Amino acid sequence: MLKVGFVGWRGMVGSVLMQRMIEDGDFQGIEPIFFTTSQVGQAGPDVGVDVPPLKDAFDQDALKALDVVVTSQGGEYTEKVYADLRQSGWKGYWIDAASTLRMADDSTIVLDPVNRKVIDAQLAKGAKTFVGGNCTVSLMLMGLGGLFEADLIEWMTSMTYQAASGSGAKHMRELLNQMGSLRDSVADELADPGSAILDIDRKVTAAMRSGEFPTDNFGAPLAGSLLPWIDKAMDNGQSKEEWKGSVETNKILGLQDNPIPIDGLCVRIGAMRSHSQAFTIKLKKDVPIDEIEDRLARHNDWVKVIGNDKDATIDGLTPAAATGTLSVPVGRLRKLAMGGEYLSAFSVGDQLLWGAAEPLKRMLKILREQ
Ligand SMILES: NC(=O)C1=CN([C@@H]2O[C@H](COP(=O)(O)OP(=O)(O)OC[C@H]3O[C@@H](n4cnc5c(N)ncnc54)[C@H](OP(=O)(O)O)[C@@H]3O)[C@@H](O)[C@H]2O)C=CC1
Ligand SMILES: N[C@@H](CC(=O)OP(=O)(O)O)C(=O)O
Repeated sequence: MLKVGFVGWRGMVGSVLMQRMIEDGDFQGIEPIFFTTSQVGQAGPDVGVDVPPLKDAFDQDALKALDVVVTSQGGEYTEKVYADLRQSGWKGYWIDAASTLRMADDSTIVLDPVNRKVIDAQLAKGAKTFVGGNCTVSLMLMGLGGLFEADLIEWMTSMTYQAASGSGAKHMRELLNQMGSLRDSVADELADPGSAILDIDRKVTAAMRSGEFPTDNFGAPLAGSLLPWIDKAMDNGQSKEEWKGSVETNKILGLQDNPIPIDGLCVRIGAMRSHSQAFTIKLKKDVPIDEIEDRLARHNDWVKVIGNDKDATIDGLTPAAATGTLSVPVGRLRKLAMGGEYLSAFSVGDQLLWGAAEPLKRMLKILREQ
């Protein structure tokens, strides 16, 4: 039986991973061992099988006894533990949600509905380190996989609308507090149907700009506003989130030697946990829309093509519709005014499911099936 250590299981990504593994009976047939950086010796979670008390996530000997480590503890943890563990001669599998190891030569970015062949080839070569992709990248590939698979994309842009959860649990709470503050600042006016909307707007804007507005985590108002920068700056003017769009996509697809140009702007908006993206795609040839829809729909079991009409779009192509589901709706499919080779598309997806936990869960399953 595979001995599988879980680190980061009680965090936001880890909790979603636990929930999905319990739902699918994934704890049966493995020996799960739970680790912590702060609660050593306490009882482990109830996952339907007996588990020992929590072990110290920094205990190299305990880690060395494992066949597989699954971590969603974050990049800082990976940096502290991974290199020493490998240097000690440990040959187990490391499955990680953090970005730290993604671009390392000996690691594989996992998104098996899109790159199962790459994963299998890496396993056959003896690869031991498997990392989940950036959430916007994974969701983009789940949505547009049919076009990549048919090698139809010459270049593309992705303009993102990313949810608060991508920054972590505290940010989700802060977004809600910001929303509450805005509403509270005009409670009396809202109760009076005769009050002037421009007065309401003035008061809301003043509340948003006041020193009391809760911005400790985002550093600026998000509710009622947006933030067109995510993550650190790169030297070329891109944000790191924008940089990942190209390098990770091409690595996932195994196209590092002949990469598809992908670029865009990444923007944080006031959604809770589903990321959206608007794409402009330059196709290699003028492919009819019905063929495009067919290729997209057939690529994997989770993509859902939404007809390009208003009712279907506002019903099915929103964070409110996608959150908490594994569906990746893709819609607004139409040729742009620039010509038949220019396609627009819009996708939405839960960034904690396909964007974080699901690829790790499935990678563990692939290892078990070997
Ligand atoms: N958020 C996201 O969208 C994505 C995150 N990731 C990666 O996953 C990593 C973890 O992210 P995320 O899950 O958001 O991080 P969290 O902050 O939710 O959890 C990380 C760790 O914090 C500790 N912790 C301390 N207090 C609490 C508490 N009250 N409740 C739960 N955990 C607590 C836990 O470790 P302990 O038990 O040891 O104390 C937990 O494992 C990120 O750093 C990133 O590398 C990857 C893709 C997307
Ligand atoms: N950066 C993403 C979330 C995330 O954790 O990404 P990564 O796994 O690439 O660090 C966001 O803010 O929405």
